[in-house]
Amino acid sequence: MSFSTSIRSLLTAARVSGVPRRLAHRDVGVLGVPFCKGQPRPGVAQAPQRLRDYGMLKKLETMGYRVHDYGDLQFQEFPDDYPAWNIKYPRSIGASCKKISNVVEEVTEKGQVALTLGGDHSLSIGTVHGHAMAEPNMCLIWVDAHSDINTPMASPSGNIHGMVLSFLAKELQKYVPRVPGMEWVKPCLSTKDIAFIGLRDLDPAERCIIEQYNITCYTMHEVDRMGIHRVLEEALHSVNPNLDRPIHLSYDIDSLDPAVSPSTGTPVPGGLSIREGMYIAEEIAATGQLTGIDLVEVNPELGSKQDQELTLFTACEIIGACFGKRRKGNVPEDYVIPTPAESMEGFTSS
Ligand SMILES: NC(=[NH2+])NCCC[C@H](N)C(=O)O
Ligand SMILES: [Mn+2]
Ligand SMILES: [Mn+2]
Repeated sequence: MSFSTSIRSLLTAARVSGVPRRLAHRDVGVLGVPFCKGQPRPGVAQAPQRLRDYGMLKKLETMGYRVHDYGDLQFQEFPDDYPAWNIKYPRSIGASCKKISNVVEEVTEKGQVALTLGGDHSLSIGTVHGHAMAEPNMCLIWVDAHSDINTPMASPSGNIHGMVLSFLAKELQKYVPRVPGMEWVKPCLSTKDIAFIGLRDLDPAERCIIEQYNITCYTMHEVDRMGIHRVLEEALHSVNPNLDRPIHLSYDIDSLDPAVSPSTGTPVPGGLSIREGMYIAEEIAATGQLTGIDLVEVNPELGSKQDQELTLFTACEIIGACFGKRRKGNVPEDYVIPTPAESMEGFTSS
């Protein structure tokens, strides 16, 4: 049996057994992170509230989840947060991510699926860390136009949202200096636990790290060559061959093509279609192992009103799919096809 057949039958088994194991709890813990210091463009901090106003959490409730909204994270101010090497705002981001890590760890331990709404991608230092503290066997699927694995010394921008994985990956610590604010971070992942999907804008150090450490990576080139179906099968097989590991899905909205998610700080042409983006979410949801989700880099202040609406719409569709909404339709557990007799009850015919 080829691995592709075996993954297929595992996925089918997960589906047939009905509600995914974790999602069976039907409890979602939501954390808003109105955070923008990991990159230069203001506006991304408005996303958590805008996503709520757009109805994202209502949508999950309608789908049958109990949504526990922990509100927006409050940050400590660091007035003298000058750069360390070229790293911008290390103390602010470090302290915030420490808080985020603690919240996500707690939420995960309660058996809730942790849904973190960013904010820029630097917050994933906290979410992935917290998730790994609660679930040490976790693996990570990073859907993004960027690999966000620059080391502080190699980063061309100094923006922490492009360095997230260098702080978390054990094998990369020899390239990472002591950064003020980040002392608490325990590198909690192996490069073997990471799978990238959707990449198309990599800096030299990032490409070099991916090759040297043989990180599972499906760029848009592979999506074009293999199709999204095989990309998902292989990506899941490489980090989670028996589908028995908890999955953290870090979803950067800029993975999608700017045609469907224009309002984001670092858009890159040639991205995932909304269909590919939904397919990724549907397949990962179907494993029943999705226990932590980040939705990051929505910037509802960029572009026209129409661009902003479209980006919020796309984000809500992706999150719906992450929580089991399927394009082929869903049937509630106790659903019965209504018969005329029952539907007419209470009505009198004229
Ligand atoms: N999460 C993101 N949108 N990251 C963009 C990173 C861009 C670039 N690679 C950098 O290091 O600055
Ligand atoms: Mn990113
Ligand atoms: Mn990105």
